[in-house]
Amino acid sequence: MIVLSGTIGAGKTSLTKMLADHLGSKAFYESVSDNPILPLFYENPKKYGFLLQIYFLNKRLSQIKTAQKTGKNNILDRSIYEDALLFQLTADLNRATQTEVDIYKSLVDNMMSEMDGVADIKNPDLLIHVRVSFETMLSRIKIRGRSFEQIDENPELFDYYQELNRRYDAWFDAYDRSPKIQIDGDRFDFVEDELSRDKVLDMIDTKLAGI
Ligand SMILES: Nc1ncnc2c1ncn2[C@@H]1O[C@H](COP(=O)(O)OP(=O)(O)OP(=O)(O)O)[C@@H](O)[C@H]1O
Repeated sequence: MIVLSGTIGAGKTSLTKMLADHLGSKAFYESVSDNPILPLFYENPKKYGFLLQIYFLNKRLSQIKTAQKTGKNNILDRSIYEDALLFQLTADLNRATQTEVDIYKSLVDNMMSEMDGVADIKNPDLLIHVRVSFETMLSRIKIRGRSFEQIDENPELFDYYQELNRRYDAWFDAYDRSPKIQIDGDRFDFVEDELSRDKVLDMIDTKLAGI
């Protein structure tokens, strides 16, 4: 199993599709349009932050199980381990309590840990992190136009987005659950530019061959 990581609008969903086509494996997407909690969370993070994390945790765990059961190189468009980064930031901005975050983190650890003697099946074989600058992040969010993500409609989001993007570097450096690779999403525009796409797929192929 391969999982993508990266900030909002980094291009995880697009790369997931490209890679699944390239490897002939199945793609598993985070549902955004049919997520009933996400718009509520953006409107009132204090009230819906914890519920949103439980919603994602449940969805992602189901996807991990199906992905692992149905093929080798199946791909998830977001790693389960990033959710704690987003939730911690929500708490640091006083939109959730540290107690909620601590309980959530201990629940994830408990759910993801395997029992003694059982092979480690929930962790990916490879994590691919798409790193983009804050400017790229903002322009992608704007172009994509999901109303609840727009800064014009909710100016508080500027600080949330800026800090989220900043924290990703340390998150990626500390990530140690599997082999990992970082793609420079500013340099390689794999959605618009075919050469960049081939280069990125090549980098991933090489990394996979070495695992
Ligand atoms: N754990 C979380 N806590 C809060 N919001 C989250 C969490 N996970 C995802 N989201 C929100 O869900 C939406 C979709 O997230 P995600 O970044 O995975 O996809 P995306 O924005 O389509 O990115 P990409 O362009 O890289 O595919 C975003 O609004 C994001 O903020």
